[in-house]
Amino acid sequence: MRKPPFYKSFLNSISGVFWMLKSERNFQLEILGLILNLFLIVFLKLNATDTALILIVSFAVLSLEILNTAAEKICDVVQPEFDERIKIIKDISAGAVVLMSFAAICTGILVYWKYIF
Ligand SMILES: Nc1ncnc2c1ncn2[C@@H]1O[C@H](COP(=O)(O)OP(=O)(O)OP(=O)(O)O)[C@@H](O)[C@H]1O
Repeated sequence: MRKPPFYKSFLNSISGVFWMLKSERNFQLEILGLILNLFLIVFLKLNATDTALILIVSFAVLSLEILNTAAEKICDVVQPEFDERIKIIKDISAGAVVLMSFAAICTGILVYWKYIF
């Protein structure tokens, strides 16, 4: 198959993000979290380093959510019936999102703490 031009690959990836926004509730909630963080970054006048930290952890959660959904979709194609191996794959994939979300919450507390108190 011929490789699509760069702009086409880019448009495909953007349409993937829009699909997540339209279809996945967890992703919608995480986007709300990002919007709240953007508001706090401006309102509390975070410095460049703290802003970068908050943006990195927020986008890391969103990116892992996308990879988790991709793993779930592959599993559903490969094995639509109940399968103990699929359960493990889906559970560990979801575990990655939970771990990064925990790291993001800890980072948020550590960063915002000094601006609020
Ligand atoms: N084919 C299957 N075989 C075994 N267990 C499954 C299967 N499909 C789903 N599960 C179990 O149900 C859970 C939820 O899977 P589902 O595909 O519904 O994802 P989801 O509700 O979109 O989850 P998430 O909130 O992580 O995105 C999995 O973590 C797994 O434990």
